[in-house]
Formats: sequence, structure tokens, C-alpha cells
Amino acid sequence: MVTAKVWVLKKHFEGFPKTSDFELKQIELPNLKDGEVLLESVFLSVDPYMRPYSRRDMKEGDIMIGTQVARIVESKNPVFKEGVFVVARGGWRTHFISDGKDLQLLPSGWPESLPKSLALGTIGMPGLTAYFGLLKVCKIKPGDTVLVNAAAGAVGSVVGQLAKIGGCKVVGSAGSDDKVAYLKKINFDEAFNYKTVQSLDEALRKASPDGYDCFFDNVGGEFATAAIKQMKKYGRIAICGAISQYNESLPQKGPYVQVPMLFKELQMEGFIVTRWDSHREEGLKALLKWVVEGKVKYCEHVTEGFMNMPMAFIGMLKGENIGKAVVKV
Ligand SMILES: NC(=O)C1=CN([C@@H]2O[C@H](COP(=O)(O)OP(=O)(O)OC[C@H]3O[C@@H](n4cnc5c(N)ncnc54)[C@H](OP(=O)(O)O)[C@@H]3O)[C@@H](O)[C@H]2O)C=CC1
Ligand SMILES: CCCCCC(=O)/C=C/[C@H]1[C@H](O)CC(=O)[C@@H]1CCCCCCC(=O)O
Repeated sequence: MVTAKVWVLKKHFEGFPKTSDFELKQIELPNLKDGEVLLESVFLSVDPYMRPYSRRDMKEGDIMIGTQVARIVESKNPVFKEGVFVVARGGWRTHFISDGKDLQLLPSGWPESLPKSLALGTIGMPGLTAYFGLLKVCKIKPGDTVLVNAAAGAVGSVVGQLAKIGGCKVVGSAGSDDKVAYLKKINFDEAFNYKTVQSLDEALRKASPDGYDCFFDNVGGEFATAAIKQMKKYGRIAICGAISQYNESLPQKGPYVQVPMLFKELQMEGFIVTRWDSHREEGLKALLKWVVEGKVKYCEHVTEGFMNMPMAFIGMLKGENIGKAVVKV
């Protein structure tokens, strides 16, 4: 008999999540039935979507949603051998049972020396978000100037690097001087700290006086309002996320986008990365290759200990992470 530790949503988040909104519980797992596997989480992901999706999909008392890299410790499923690592949607649990249907093997050719946690970040869902958002929504081409916010995070840091590979000029904004230094290190052409600049309008103009062809928006709100004004004619805007709004209790008010969009004849498209699930393998293969070749660098913000899941999640929402925020069990 295995006892799993699980984190439960004790109370729906009101405004910014608090540690008291979570509760740690223990669950006895039953013996495996034929076709099932027992998994042990090795790395768990903490992601922005957990904040809005908890309200949409969960009720109080449910185990927190989420993905992990997990190791199969016992198997009664011929497809999954013991010792194999997979990406799973197991929620915030140390151990869990699966029938194998939604388990994903790491991409083939994954070098032993590469951290498996990257399957939650640069070579996982956030990396794919950058890849498909840039190629299919922004439709980048060489010579474009691309702007990305939350640029030092899991998605943003890949957006900037892929745009450079695609022959673009890249401008990033992030919330600390350390993050700005990191962006310069990974080849961003221009980067600024949106929390300390005198004026967002000026910082955006200085970074690209001619304006922007593409804007990959992870943040929304005030930043997006400023950025839209500085798009070039026929510019493309990919709405990837709106993290500045996830913890707001009251809806933000305008300014509204219609007038600048009309004058500049802009395109704005929201997307959810799962739209390209049928091309997932292609995306992961490309990301793995670039990482192995050193063309895409990665950084991870690793919190040690399953006990610290809520702190890791809250820390990510506060902006403590450079690169992907993960928890090592
Ligand atoms: N459409 C899709 O399919 C997907 C969308 N997303 C979205 O992409 C975005 C980035 O996700 P991800 O890369 O995983 O997360 P990050 O690794 O970028 O971590 C979140 C970052 O957001 C920034 N942030 C937090 N609060 C605010 C705020 N109020 N204003 C501005 N920035 C803030 C912080 O960086 P800083 O210090 O720079 O403020 C923080 O580090 C999110 O909006 C997420 O929902 C992610 C995956 C898939
Ligand atoms: C207003 C909310 C916008 C959120 C944008 C975002 O971050 C979306 C992320 C999803 C991405 O498209 C693919 C995913 O894996 C993210 C959502 C996953 C939800 C899974 C919930 C179920 C579970 O884990 O059991």
C-alpha cells in the first residue's frame, strides 16, 4: 500500500493566492489493476493557468490541477515499463495511478545529461506555446521586430530565442534588473525593466523607434495598451496570456484597442497551445534539437520539496522565477 501526499484547494483564491488556501492531505492508493501503472512525481510544474483555471474547473476540496514528470515505479501495463519517465497530468500529488491513456513519453533522443524537468518547460508545454504562437499566430519573418513581455519566464524566454533564430530583432520586458541581464545574456537585442522605467511608452519607443511588427503578449493590461500604440501598420499581436489580470478581483477597465487597431490595420489573435496538438511531436523535436545544439538556452527556478508547492506557485505569480518554475520532490 502506498500513501500519496496531495495538495488540495482548500479555499478558492480571492485576489492573490495565499498558503492558507491550500491544504496538504494524505491518500492511501489501492493496489494496481491490470492495465494500470503507479507513478512517483519527480518534478512538478507550477504555472500561471492554475490561477484562472482553478476558478473555472475546480471546487473547494479538489486536488490542485497540474502536470509533472513522473517515474513509473510499478506497472501492470505492457506499454509502460518500470523506471520509465513520462509527463502526466496527475495534479499536485507525490504518487498516483494511471491507466496510461494520458501519459506522454519524453521525446525520443532525450540525452541522459539533459534535465528531465525541461519536459515541463523549454521542451514541453511552455516551449510549444512559444513555438506555435510565434510561427502560426505572429507568423514571424526575418527582419521583423518582435516584442515579448514576461520575457524572462518559461514562455517568454523561448519566444525571444526562437524569434532570434528566425532572423528577427527581439525586445523583451521583465520585472527585475536580474531578469533584464538574463535577457541580454540569451541574445535579446533590447530589454528593459517595466517596473522601474519612467514611462512604458518611452521605453518601448527607445527599444525600437520604428515600432513593432509582432507583439507576443503574455501579460495584457497596461503593458498591452502601451504596446498596441507602437505597433507598425499591419502588425500581428498574439494574445498568449493575461497574467496581469489573473489575480484581479474586479475586471480592469479600458483604454480600449479598437481605434489603434483600426488606424494601423492590426491583427490580434488569442490562442491556446493545444490547438496544435496534432503537431506536438514536430514542435518538441525542434525544441529538443535547438536545446541540444545550444541554440536555445534554458534556465529553471527550482524549488526543493513537495511541501513547498504552494510557495513555489505563489512565488512564480510574484515574479520570483527566471525561466521555468518547477518543484523538485
Ligand atoms: N495560451 C496558451 O496556450 C498558454 C499561455 N500561457 C500564458 O503565458 C504567460 C506566461 O506563462 P509562463 O511562461 O508559464 O510563466 P512565467 O514563467 O513567465 O511566470 C510568470 C511571470 O509573469 C510575470 N508577472 C506576474 N504577474 C505579473 C503582472 N501583474 N504584470 C506583469 N507581469 C507579471 C512575472 O514576471 P515579471 O517579473 O517579468 O513580472 C512572472 O515571473 C501567462 O500569461 C500564461 O497564462 C502559458 C502557457 C500556455
Ligand atoms: C484566462 C486564462 C488564460 C490561460 C492561458 C494559459 O496559461 C493556458 C494554459 C493551457 C495551455 O493552453 C495548455 C495547457 O496545458 C494549459 C492548461 C492546462 C489545464 C489543465 C487542467 C486540467 C488538469 O491539469 O488536470
